[in-house]
Amino acid sequence: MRIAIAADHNGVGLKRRLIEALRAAGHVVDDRGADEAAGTIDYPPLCEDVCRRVVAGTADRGIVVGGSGQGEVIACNKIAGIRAGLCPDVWHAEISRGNNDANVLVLGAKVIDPDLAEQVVASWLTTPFKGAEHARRVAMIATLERGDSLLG
Ligand SMILES: O=C(CO)[C@H](O)[C@H](O)COP(=O)(O)O
Repeated sequence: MRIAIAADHNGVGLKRRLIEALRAAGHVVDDRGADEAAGTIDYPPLCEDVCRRVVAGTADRGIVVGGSGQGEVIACNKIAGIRAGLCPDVWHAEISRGNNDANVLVLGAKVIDPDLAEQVVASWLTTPFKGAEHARRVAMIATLERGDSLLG
């Protein structure tokens, strides 16, 4: 897969490790920053950068690494067409993909062990969307994204 990845100052170390693992697994990785030497950096533009690539189709999936990841998942989900999931463990990764058809994975470097983070990424990249009733719900979320109501 073509994967766009970014991290703020809290996530640069984990991002470096994930890039190595992703490339070793055969993925094409587009590192969108930040650089380790960049110092403290605001995460919303990094989120936008990754998400725009996913929406444009120049990346198949996106990964964003923050400290907790909470702000990152909020920022990513402001971009139309993005379904971002904050996944602290493999179970959340399976739900994020299987139920939500997520196209961006968010990780919190302060709250996840790096070995587990690699497992989460591997699971998230390989778990298929289950469709069926979940496709109906994802379509409902898209309705909300367009500003339309589900309430009749
Ligand atoms: O995870 C994050 C947002 O969800 C950021 O990494 C975090 O908020 C940055 O904060 P600070 O500048 O205090 O390190």
